[in-house]
Amino acid sequence: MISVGLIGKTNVGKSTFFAAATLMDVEIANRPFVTIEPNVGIAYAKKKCVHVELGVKCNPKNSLCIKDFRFIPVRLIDVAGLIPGAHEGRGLGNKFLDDLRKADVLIHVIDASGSTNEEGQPVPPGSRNPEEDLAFIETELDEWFLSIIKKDWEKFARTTDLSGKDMVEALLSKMSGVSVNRRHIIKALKLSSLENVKLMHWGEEGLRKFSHTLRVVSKPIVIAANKSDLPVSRDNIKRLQSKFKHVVPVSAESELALRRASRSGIIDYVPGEANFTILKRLDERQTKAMNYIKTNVLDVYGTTGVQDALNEAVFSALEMIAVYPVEDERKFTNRDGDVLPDVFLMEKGSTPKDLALAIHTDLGRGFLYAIDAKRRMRVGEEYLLQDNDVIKIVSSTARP
Ligand SMILES: Nc1nc2c(ncn2[C@@H]2O[C@H](COP(=O)(O)OP(=O)(O)OP(=O)(O)O)[C@@H](O)[C@H]2O)c(=O)[nH]1
Repeated sequence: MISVGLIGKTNVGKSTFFAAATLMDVEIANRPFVTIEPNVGIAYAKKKCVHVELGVKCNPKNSLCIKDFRFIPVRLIDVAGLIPGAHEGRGLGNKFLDDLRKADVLIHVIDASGSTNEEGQPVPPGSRNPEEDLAFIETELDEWFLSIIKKDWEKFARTTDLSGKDMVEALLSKMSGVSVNRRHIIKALKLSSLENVKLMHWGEEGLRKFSHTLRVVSKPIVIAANKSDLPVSRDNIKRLQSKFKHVVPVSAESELALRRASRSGIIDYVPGEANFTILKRLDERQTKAMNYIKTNVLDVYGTTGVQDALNEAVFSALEMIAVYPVEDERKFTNRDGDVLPDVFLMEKGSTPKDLALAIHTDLGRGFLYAIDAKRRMRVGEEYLLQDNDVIKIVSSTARP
């Protein structure tokens, strides 16, 4: 399962974002086993379900389908303690590093209204430039990556160069502490033009360049520009969007209110949608709250942004695609007759064999070929999976 790390300083609305993102009024019946720690919750990436395109009714098992949208579970980790100087042990020390290590992508919640200072204390709205909060996080992460790569570097570089070992393999095992994969290493080497330079010749500059690039490639950051409902946020958000990638206007408090109201049956609301329907007579306070959300958030930005931030992390920053494995390619079912039961998030560029391996190692090991159920066509190991593909795996090793 994809892990999304939630970072941000105190008082910007990180807890509100976490509460909103993990509150769904439908539970998955047989959710794949996940160890839930206090700071871990299940959130969802959302996309149109492929059942619409296929004209069938689905029977989701590992995900949810609400009003034609598939909600695909992701692990949301609340990474506490990322404050300036954290890499030197300030704050919670290294506990946050462990949480960060597990994250495939980060959502950085910032206060777009500029009403919290660098320590997270309230200041008059608009008096702080939220951009200042972006730089320190990047510095912290860069320093962390650099400290890992620098450890015993001289010896590592010499041994690897002289033994003729594969550079990618060696760097992969060296950086295993930050959970990077082979693709990240290859990309970072290329982007920092070091793929043909002996490790011994990298020098301080090369090390910095490589560890920074590796961090950017392996821990992409989505910026959740929170408190979008406050008018003072609007210009800040525009400026942030013109300067940085993956900036999503968010009102975590509005999303939390909508999900709570939906859970208690007051409104009908699908997370991430632009509208909600009032189901019951609202009291004065509720009417005021709903009007506020509509006028200050939905009418201005289209959505509250919580779901968009999760989607941006999964589908844009990580470039994941959704693939539906089935056992019967004609009926799109598993062996129990459930239609389109599961959906897997796969990296762009994955093959049917990668999908087989993601389902079960044995299935992958015995991979023979796959059938693209939509086109009713046999595809081989070289086929690149497409978003919304429905795939049957044919393997010599039966599933247990
Ligand atoms: N206007 C506005 N206020 C918000 C929004 N989201 C959160 N807040 C407020 O911001 C304050 C901080 O929210 P929290 O979620 O507790 O912030 P946090 O970053 O988790 O802070 P800590 O738990 O102290 O680390 C609270 O008063 C929230 O009500 C929002 O979308 N709009």
